Amino acid sequence: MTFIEKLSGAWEKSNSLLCVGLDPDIHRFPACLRGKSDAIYTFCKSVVDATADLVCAFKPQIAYFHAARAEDQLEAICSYIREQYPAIPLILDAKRGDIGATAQQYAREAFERYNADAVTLSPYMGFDSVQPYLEYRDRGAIILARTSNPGGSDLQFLKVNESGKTIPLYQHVAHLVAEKWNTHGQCAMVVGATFPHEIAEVRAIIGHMPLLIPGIGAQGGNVEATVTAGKTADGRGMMINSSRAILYAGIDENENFPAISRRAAIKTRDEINRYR
Ligand SMILES: O=c1ccn([C@@H]2O[C@H](COP(=O)(O)O)[C@@H](O)[C@H]2O)c(=O)[nH]1
Repeated sequence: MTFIEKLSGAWEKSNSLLCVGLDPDIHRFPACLRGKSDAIYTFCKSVVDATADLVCAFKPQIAYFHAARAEDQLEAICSYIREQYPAIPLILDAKRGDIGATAQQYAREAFERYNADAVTLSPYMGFDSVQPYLEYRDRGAIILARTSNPGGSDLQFLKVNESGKTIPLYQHVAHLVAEKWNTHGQCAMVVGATFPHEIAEVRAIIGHMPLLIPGIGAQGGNVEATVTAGKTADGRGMMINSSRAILYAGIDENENFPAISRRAAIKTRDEINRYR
């Protein structure tokens, strides 16, 4: 089964467009986990188990694991998700981008070591930096178009010339991916919820290709505007990510934190569904 097939199945089964992001910051963990050698794994597993029926994807952010020297715990949570929730796409948020030979190693890391269904990629180094990921035909390549951070405008809004028309760079990336790079139908794109107008622009360029949309919750993106701008005709087409607003919703509640995260996930899923 391909990444896109798995994602379509997850949309159908869960009736949800919510992607829960796993950004485990040990400094924000509840007291009951502090000092435990497998705290990162235990924290993520608790949230995964508490929200698995509410999501269309999980998205571990590699930086939080690597910064804590916890690659083993990232491997463990990826294996756990693959084994316990095989129908839920696992997206490794790594934002890789490097020359082809190095990209081959990063692709092995994402798809063989962590066994992710899809990985996030920067388009900045061009097609040969993305191609090694596309060799894994059943896996997904999720390419940054218009990121959720304000500084994304520094480059992504630069004007470029395309077929005699002047358009922002992020739209050029969307054209490249939709018209040239997505030859085997395995690509998706990232657009931030903090920029709903740009979500609509990208949607108009890429047709039915899925969007990964971070930026609701802690970054303050508007859910109604996001869903309205990004949905496809069938009311799907998006993995709308929320990390900190769900992970740390119940942080003062100690052992009870998974239940509070679940409540936050239900609220977010329902708010998203209201506008589909
Ligand atoms: O444009 C982007 C691309 C990726 N991210 C990642 O998504 C989550 C957002 O976390 P929140 O706590 O919900 O703000 C995080 O892992 C980022 O690295 C993004 O925010 N924007």
